[in-house]
Amino acid sequence: MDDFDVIVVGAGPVGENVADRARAAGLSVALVENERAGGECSYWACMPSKALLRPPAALAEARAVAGAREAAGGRLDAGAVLARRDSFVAHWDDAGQVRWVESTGAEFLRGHGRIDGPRRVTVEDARGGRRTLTARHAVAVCTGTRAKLPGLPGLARAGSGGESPDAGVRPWTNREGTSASRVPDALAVVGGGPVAVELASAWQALGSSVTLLVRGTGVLDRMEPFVGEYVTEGLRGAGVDVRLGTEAAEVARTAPDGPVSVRLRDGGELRVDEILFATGREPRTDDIGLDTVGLRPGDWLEVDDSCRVGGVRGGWLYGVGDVNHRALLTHQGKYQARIAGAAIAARAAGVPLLESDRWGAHAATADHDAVPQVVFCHPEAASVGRTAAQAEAAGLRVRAVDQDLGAVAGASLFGDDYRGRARMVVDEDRQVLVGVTFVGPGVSELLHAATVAVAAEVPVERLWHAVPAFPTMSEVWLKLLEGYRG
Ligand SMILES: Cc1cc2nc3c(=O)[nH]c(=O)nc-3n(C[C@H](O)[C@H](O)[C@H](O)COP(=O)(O)OP(=O)(O)OC[C@H]3O[C@@H](n4cnc5c(N)ncnc54)[C@H](O)[C@@H]3O)c2cc1C
Ligand SMILES: NC(=O)c1ccc[n+]([C@@H]2O[C@H](COP(=O)([O-])OP(=O)(O)OC[C@H]3O[C@@H](n4cnc5c(N)ncnc54)[C@H](O)[C@@H]3O)[C@@H](O)[C@H]2O)c1
Repeated sequence: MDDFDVIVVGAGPVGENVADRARAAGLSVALVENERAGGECSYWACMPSKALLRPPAALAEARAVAGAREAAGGRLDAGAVLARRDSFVAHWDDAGQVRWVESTGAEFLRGHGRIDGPRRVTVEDARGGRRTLTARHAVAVCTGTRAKLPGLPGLARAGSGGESPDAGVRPWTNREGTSASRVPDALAVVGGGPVAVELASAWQALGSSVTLLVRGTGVLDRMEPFVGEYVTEGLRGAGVDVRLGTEAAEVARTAPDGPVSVRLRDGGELRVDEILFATGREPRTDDIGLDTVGLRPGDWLEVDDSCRVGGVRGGWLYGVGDVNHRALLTHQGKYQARIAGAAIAARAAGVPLLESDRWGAHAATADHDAVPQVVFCHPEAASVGRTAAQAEAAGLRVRAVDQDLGAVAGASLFGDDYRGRARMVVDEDRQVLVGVTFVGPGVSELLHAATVAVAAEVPVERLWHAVPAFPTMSEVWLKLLEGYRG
């Protein structure tokens, strides 16, 4: 059968969830994947990076507690960490995920999906076999992103990259940075975003001497400014050579097994075994047939709040997850998948969409107002919603309240000499929180309470009645609220 209600191209976490939601609504679904079901997230991004980062965090947490510290003096066992990582990526075998997809009743097709005019998708398998599918209701593009390499002299595929890096320098991207099985003695990491910070932390902990080249004035600059300061201090404390305001100007590897030399813009030079570029992402839309429906190949897909792509006659095309550039995070893409799946099902059934309801089933409103993110370095950085500066730039009248996390009993029990900070940003006109940020060891699990407060627009007066348990780190909420009330 080559006619389906819905065709999903790309079986990363987002495509899998669009397929699942459409199946749950009783629609027939084809899910097309040209590499591995589970996508970048499962094999070369979230899961392997977190598997690499958890052992050093556990060790650092133990070493921060007198009594435990004495028992935790040894070195990280890199081989065991890499082996544990391998088990978290199922040894790069997607059989389990394919079984899960099939258990939903969706048909899983292995091959490269390309749109071929309205509501039609061709699937080309590795042997060149071709199948043409038609969609009665919707095609959802969930093809994600690949690493974007800068246009530097020495990098052959300047301006793009990802799966097949340059033959000479053989730059690492997130793929090698999460899947390598050998620890390089010296590693340069270029970038100051979450990928750079997480992978610099991980490889330093595994035994590399890491140099982090950040062209801006700080790392993680989309979060509150104090986050970058704490994280830089943590990276330096772990031994990473963090160089701010520094850019690579040229890279070269003269002998196949020799080192990479990196010429810096300020005239300096580095010699490393490998260089990892964590310089952002580009959408995988260059070869998916966008031109056959009047869109430009290589562009991010512009979508409305139901994730429907604009400018396509008949409104049958959706762009969900990283590919729409709304929030490049797995959990947010899966949220969009739940929204898009519900919208596709409603439109297929001729049920009016709850478009006027910002917080209804068919609008991914949280993408604008309440995106949570945790960067799993040491200390951890966690935020939801807007920073104070972003809120002000959006025209809100806000007040930011800060709290030293080390002054909270739960934090001082968590680790001796605990260092961390929290900020909540209150919209003074509506008396609700529009942003919350934490930085410090172990703060990741504090974040969801903040996400509930921001997404649910809980009034500050009512938060006063949400009493945190003593002596947990969550008592930071009480301190923040006391700070706000004065
Ligand atoms: C190192 C790293 C760490 C990260 N850590 C986190 C984290 O801790 N938490 C978090 O929330 N986010 C994290 N992210 C971001 C997260 O990986 C992405 O947001 C997420 O993978 C997006 O999911 P997706 O399904 O949209 O795309 P992807 O995961 O990229 O999946 C897209 C799928 O589509 C397939 N595909 C592409 N083109 C075609 C085609 N033409 N035909 C068929 N199939 C195709 C691909 O093979 C792939 O399987 C991290 C990213 C990186 C790089
Ligand atoms: N834990 C997490 O939630 C997590 C972890 C990793 C990635 N992600 C997501 O994946 C996405 C990609 O992350 P990323 O860190 O690759 O991208 P990013 O866009 O967040 O950061 C890119 C960094 O590279 C720098 N850069 C860009 N071009 C450069 C150049 N030519 N030379 C030097 N520096 C350059 C930028 O200034 C920036 O610091 C992000 O949206 C991120 O949120 C999330």
